[in-house]
Amino acid sequence: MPDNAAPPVCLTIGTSDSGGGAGIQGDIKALASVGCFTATVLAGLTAQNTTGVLSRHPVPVDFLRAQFDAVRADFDIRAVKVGTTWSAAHLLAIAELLADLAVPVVVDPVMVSAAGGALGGRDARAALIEALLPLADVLTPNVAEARLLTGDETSGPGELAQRLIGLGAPAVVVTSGGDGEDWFADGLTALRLDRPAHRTGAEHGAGCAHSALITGLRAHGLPLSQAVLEATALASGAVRDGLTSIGRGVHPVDVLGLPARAPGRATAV
Ligand SMILES: Nc1ncnc2c1ncn2[C@@H]1O[C@H](COP(=O)(O)OP(=O)(O)OP(=O)(O)O)[C@@H](O)[C@H]1O
Ligand SMILES: Cc1ncc(CO)c(N)n1
Repeated sequence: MPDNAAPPVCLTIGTSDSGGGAGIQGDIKALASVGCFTATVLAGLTAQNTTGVLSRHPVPVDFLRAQFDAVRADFDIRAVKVGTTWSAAHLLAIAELLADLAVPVVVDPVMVSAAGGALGGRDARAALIEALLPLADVLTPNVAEARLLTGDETSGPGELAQRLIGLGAPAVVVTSGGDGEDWFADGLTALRLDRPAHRTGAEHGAGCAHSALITGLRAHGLPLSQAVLEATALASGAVRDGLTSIGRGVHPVDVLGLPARAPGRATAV
């Protein structure tokens, strides 16, 4: 009999942020905040803090495969997030590995300038569009990433979302951070998602949290539109509650309500 209380297992494929706020580390926290257990496949590492990425190191594709095989052999994976993935070779391997895993795949195409991401070169862009998009449940670029993928330098998030549907994504959320204008499109509808724009300076990891939250909510069986609306509200709340005393740059988001968990403040059960 299925154990309905068991947390669903999600897999995140991406890159380590030594600063702990974004990347794989951010994903683990965001997924935990919606009651998911997280397995991880690292495509690379960054030496990073809240002021930026200082150095990067890719994981060999063979070792990415070894991590995936280990996790796949042991867990009942319910949803997958693909984040920062480095190169066309990494992307093609990931697409091959995910091809027969019939679960929602959330693709967050992180830019090279942020962390050594998927969109660095023409080959990587082509691999993402040709190999990974057909497997995706939803694509979650920010405006800059959407512009890079489409080659459209001028359009706003609504039009970019439609263009990405034209490139083969079944559904898209184009986010625009502090501008507060996110757009959802799925080929049938296109709608602007209403959310506040907070000015806390604590946005590090917001995009990673957003796509990980969609992944976690999909693992719980929520329909995509509902998962997107809830993830948008939760990610925005994580910026509002961000940890402004941590780091000297763009402070990290907080999805877990950490201050309330300090000894003496936690509610006993
Ligand atoms: N200033 C903000 N106020 C409220 N919500 C925000 C803000 N910035 C980000 N968010 C939340 O985070 C989500 C992702 O936003 P954003 O466009 O910043 O992602 P991103 O640029 O991909 O982030 P990252 O650089 O961390 O990858 C938004 O949908 C929103 O819910
Ligand atoms: C590893 C990593 N992935 C994604 C982002 C985007 O926030 C980041 N800063 N670092």
